[in-house]
Amino acid sequence: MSQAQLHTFASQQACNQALTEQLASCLKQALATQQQASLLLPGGSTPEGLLQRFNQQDLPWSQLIISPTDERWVAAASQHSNAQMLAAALPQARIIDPRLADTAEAAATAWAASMQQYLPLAATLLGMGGDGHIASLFPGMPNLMSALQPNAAPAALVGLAPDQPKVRLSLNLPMLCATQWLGILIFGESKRQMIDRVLANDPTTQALPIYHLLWHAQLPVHIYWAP
Ligand SMILES: O=C1O[C@H](COP(=O)(O)O)[C@@H](O)[C@H](O)[C@H]1O
Repeated sequence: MSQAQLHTFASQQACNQALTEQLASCLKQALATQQQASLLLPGGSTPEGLLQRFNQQDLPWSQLIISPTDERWVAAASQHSNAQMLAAALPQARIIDPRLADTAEAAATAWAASMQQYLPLAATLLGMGGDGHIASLFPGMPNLMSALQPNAAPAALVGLAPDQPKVRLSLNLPMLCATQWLGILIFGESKRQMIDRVLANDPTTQALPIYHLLWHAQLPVHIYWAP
């Protein structure tokens, strides 16, 4: 049985506002008992409005550690970098850049080691591509099944996207799920249709990374959706 919970909104603005409040609440709750709180945020275009609102929150920014869920293997200042995008949108926050080494493999290892100190995360927010990928876990990529094993150790890996930039870094499903709150932000009708098919256990969706997230995560996935 999927534990996913669908939260639907009439507008992207209303969705972003509710999600901003939810993320801020998770962080404040974590900081009630610890010095630092950690958060994973998605890259891509969907979170743009959310990040603008989130940046306006009255939060103890110096105590927050924010990492992207995944990164593109591109030059440090590239406009395609998720870490760069988060750093530009959230200038008060400490953003982890996953590109911590000279090769993608070494960077994945170093990123995973760095993330271990922040577990459990206060919150994980994912995005989803139109092909059903989450983070940089793409349908059909060679190491996908090991990255989706729910009982594996939390880790990071080198992913392979169908489009440029092809080489990616991604956290695996157990690392994404090593969190006290798990959500995904999705806009638009075609992505909603895919979510509905996944939740209906449509056999044609069972190889998709989003299927594994919604059916195999060991905590509820909060789906925030607006047209
Ligand atoms: O490549 C990526 O795509 C997904 C979805 O992006 P969007 O532009 O459709 O919102 C994103 O969640 C992921 O972090 C990113 O690297």
